[in-house]
Order: sequence, then structure tokens, then C-alpha cells
Amino acid sequence: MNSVGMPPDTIFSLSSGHGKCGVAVIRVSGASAGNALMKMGNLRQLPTPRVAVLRKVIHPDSAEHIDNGLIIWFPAPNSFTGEDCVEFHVHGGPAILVSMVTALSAIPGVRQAEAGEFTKRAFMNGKLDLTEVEGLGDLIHAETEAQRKQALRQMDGALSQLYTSWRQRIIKVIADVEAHIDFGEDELIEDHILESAASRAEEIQKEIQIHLQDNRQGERLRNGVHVAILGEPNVGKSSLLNSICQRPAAIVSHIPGTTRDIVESAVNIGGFPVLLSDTAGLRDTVDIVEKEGVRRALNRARLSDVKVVVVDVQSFLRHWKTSANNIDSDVKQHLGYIGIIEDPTESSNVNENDVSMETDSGINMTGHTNTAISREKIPSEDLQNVILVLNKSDLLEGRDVNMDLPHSCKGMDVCMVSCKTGQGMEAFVQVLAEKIKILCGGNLLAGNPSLTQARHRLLLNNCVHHLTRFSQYYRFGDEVLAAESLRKTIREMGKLTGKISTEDILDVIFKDFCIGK
Ligand SMILES: Nc1nc2c(c(=O)[nH]1)N(C=O)[C@@H](CNc1ccc(C(=O)N[C@@H](CCC(=O)O)C(=O)O)cc1)CN2
Ligand SMILES: Nc1nc2c(ncn2[C@@H]2O[C@H](COP(=O)(O)OP(=O)(O)OP(=O)(O)O)[C@@H](O)[C@H]2O)c(=O)[nH]1
Repeated sequence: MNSVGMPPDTIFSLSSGHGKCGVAVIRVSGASAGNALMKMGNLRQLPTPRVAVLRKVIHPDSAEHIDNGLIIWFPAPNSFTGEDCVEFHVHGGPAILVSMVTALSAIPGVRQAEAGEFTKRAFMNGKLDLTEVEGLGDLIHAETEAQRKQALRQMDGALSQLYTSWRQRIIKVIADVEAHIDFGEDELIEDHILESAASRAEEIQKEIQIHLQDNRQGERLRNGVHVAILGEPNVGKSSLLNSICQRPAAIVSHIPGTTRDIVESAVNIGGFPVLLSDTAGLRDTVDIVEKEGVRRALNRARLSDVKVVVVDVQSFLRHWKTSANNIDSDVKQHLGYIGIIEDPTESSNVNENDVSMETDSGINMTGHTNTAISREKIPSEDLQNVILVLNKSDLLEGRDVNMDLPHSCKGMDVCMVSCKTGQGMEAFVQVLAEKIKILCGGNLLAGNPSLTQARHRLLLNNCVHHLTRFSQYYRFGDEVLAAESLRKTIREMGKLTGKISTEDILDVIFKDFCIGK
């Protein structure tokens, strides 16, 4: 029944993809589904539930033969939506589908479904809770193996179980606290019951906090890991992007400063979704368009999960050799020069006005350059998500060809590659894949399921807030306000799974669903 006491409309939709295909599935859900089945399948009684029957499918009024198809009957409540459901499996031709729409629309009380309406009914009828609905939505949108696994686990109720169990445990805590309020004088309700209730609430609060401190793994896997390719002009950043995504996504040229705007490419690296960004070469410039490009590059660096810093290996080695083979301090100094990290040596022994470094492209990077682009630097101790790529290894000559570079320095991985010959690319992609995997939580099926949405984070933060208030009131001896904080916690938990739902929450969740789902 809907809000005015009427049974909901019967809805139908194409549930398979659009375009010509072997078989198309049209789903019908609601009280008139059985009527549609008998009329269009030319049957006098409903077939055995959940057994496909091959029938001539006809128009309900004109009896025009539309197609031959399989029909399946799912009587309520044992269907996806919990309502009476029928599926017509017909051939996937456009004219057949148009005839099916016309035929179904001719049945009284039947109309086309809106996006997400089948799943919304499954939710309303208690077949799925909100986290499971979100998991189903993510499963349909999953583009990589790891996304599919995380979404499937959520659709199968992993988050639902976790959140429901917290909610149930808090409900028991409330029962004890309220019993103490109501019958506190009674000797049967002893103080230790209240103490135990408070410590159980604190335990749940800790569990929620641990769940929240997940380094955003689940959200990262859901939304994609952001990888920014950074470095001076002409070092081969665009070439590296093109090598990773195996298509000419970004323009490559020998002219320094070719890339101005950010060029994005979505790729699948080791089963994980990655959004790669090629950025403008970092240098000081009077060109206002390029200046904006540099600003965007540094901004993207700040927002990215992994920074791939590309350096021309020849210029790097020249610089390295002149600084007494001290790779640790030299790499840092180099990154400091191009404004990627805070160079600890920079402030102490380098005067920002007289730093000067000749780069391969012949650009003189001055101290002014350094300060101009250094606003977004990352702290030098936070290098585990930086990969230093020494590019153009094909141009190395003599002893340098067989030179042993450390694989890492100060927690930062170092890879030598040639975008031109492909040398070292496999090893570099492996290093990148490993970082991405760690950022997404490594083994997805181990331990508690990850939180996957900002919506969950917001509500769980509210829970932690109310549980903190609970502890404060409890310690203060105000049991009434303490119980009220617990009730507020329950309310937030109810919003997570949809035990409490409002039209606006539902609208946001179902807006990403497609028609037919
Ligand atoms: N043809 C077809 N394939 C499909 C779907 C569908 O609706 N139709 N699905 C649609 O998403 C997915 C499968 N999900 C489904 C989930 C529940 C029920 C269902 O009938 N549930 C009943 C009975 C459960 C049982 O017998 O175990 C229920 O929950 O009461 C059907 C499909 C993917 N494949
Ligand atoms: N020999 C050699 N040349 C390369 C290699 N990678 C890139 N190049 C060349 O270096 C030049 C610059 O390459 P890009 O990929 O455009 O460099 P970029 O860093 O994106 O340049 P900007 O857009 O100026 O920031 C081009 O002429 C490339 O063909 C390499 O591994 N070896």
C-alpha cells in the first residue's frame, strides 16, 4: 500500500541492456503482473512458479503475435521485489521491444518503471536493506575485479550485518540504562548493570572508530585511486601516461610545456580502478595559460593518492654525480627543486634567490621558481606513496647503462624506465600496482568489510559523537540525558541500514540506478 492506501502501480521495464541482442528480459512487478502474464502468454491459469515456459507472446487486446519467448512467474513474496513478478525473455530486437511496451501499457494499472524502482520496491518490502541496495548499485557499476568483490560482499549483507549488530547491541545497552532509570531504587537493578552497559557502549564506540580509521580504503576502491604524474617539462610524463593506458591519450612532443591542462585516463591496474592524471610540466613561467596549468598540476598532486614523479635520467645522474653520489639527499633535493616535496636542505643551506639548476630542457630553474611552485609540497617523511621514475633510460651511455640504482630511497620507490623502448615499464607498473592494492586495503575478503561511502562515514561519525556524549552524561550521573544520547545513536544507525529512511535519503541512493533495476 502507498501513502493513500492504494496498492502500488504495476511497473515494467527492459532489464537487459539496450540495443540489438540475443535475448531481452522484460520484468513486470506488482499486483497486475499475473494478469499480464496470462493475457500476453495466452494462458488460462498461472504457470508453475519459477519454471520457464515457452509461449507465443501476444498483444493483450488484438492477440497480435509479437514473438516467441520464455515466461517465468514469481508469485509474491518470493520474488526480487517481494511483489508478484513476471519475466518475459524475448528476442532482443528493437521492434519487438516497442511492441512489448505497447502491449504491456495496454493492461490496466501497468506503467513503465522509473530508474531504480524495482530495487526501491525490494527495499520497501524488506528484501534488501540500504547498504545492500548500495552494494547492488556498486556491483552494477563495478568495472574491475576488486570493485566487483567489494560490492558483492556488501550486496550479500556484510556491512548490513556489522551495522545491524552494533545497533542491536546499543538497543540492549539502552534497555539496561532505562531499566536503571525506571527501577533504580529496586535492589534487583544493581549499579553494576549500569556500569556494564556503559562499558559495552564504549566498546562499540571503539569498534566504530576502528572501522572509521580505515584510511578510506573502501571509498578509494569504490571511486578509484588517484595517481598524478608530475615533473619538469619534457621529461616524458605524457609518454608515461600513454604507455600505461596503451593509447595516445595525451599529446607527446619535443616542445617543453606541451601539456597545459590535466589529461585524465581511467585504467584498470591489477584489478583496481585508477584515475591517472598527466599534468603540466612544473616550471616558472610568464605564460598565463601555462602558469594556470602548473597551479592545476600542483593542486592535483595534493589531491592524489599516489604521486609518480618523472625525471629525465640523464639530467638526474648529472646532478647526482656532482653531489658525491649521495642518492638519499640528492633525490630529495631534486624533488625539492621541482616543488614536489619539502626539501629539508632547502631552508637551511640554500638561499632561495641563488638556487640554480640546469635541466635537460635548458631551462634555468631559479630559487624564484622554487618558491613560486613550492606551496603544495608534501612533507618529505610522507614518501611511501611517491614513485620516482627515471625516464629515457635508452639514452644512457657507457657505464651508466649498467648502473645499479637503489630500488628505493627513504621509503620512496625508484624505477628506471624508457617510455620509448618499454624497458623497465613492467617493473614500474608492478610497483604502482602494489601501492594501489595497499591503498585499497589489500586482501578485500579478510577482516571486517570496508566502509564504502561518504554517507556511511557521516552517519558513523554522528554515532561516535553521540556515544561520546553518552559517556560524558553517564560519568556526570545524568542517566536521562545519557539514555537520550543512546537513542540518538540508534537513530543514526537506523539511517545507515534504512530502518529509518526519508524520501530524500532514498532519492539520493536510488538516483544512480538505471531503468530496469
Ligand atoms: N532472470 C533474472 N536474472 C537475474 C535477476 C532477475 O531478477 N531475473 N536478478 C535480479 O536482480 C539477479 C538475481 N537476483 C535475484 C534475487 C532474488 C530473487 C528472488 O526470486 N528472490 C526470492 C526467492 C529466493 C529463493 O528462492 O531463494 C525471495 O527473496 O523471496 C531473484 C533474483 C541477477 N539475475
Ligand atoms: N629517447 C627517449 N625519448 C623520450 C622518452 N620518453 C619521452 N621521450 C620524448 O621526450 C619528449 C617529451 O615527451 P613528453 O611525453 O611530451 O614529455 P612531458 O613531460 O609530458 O612534457 P610537457 O608536456 O612539456 O610537460 C618527446 O619528444 C618524447 O618523444 C624515452 O623514454 N626515451
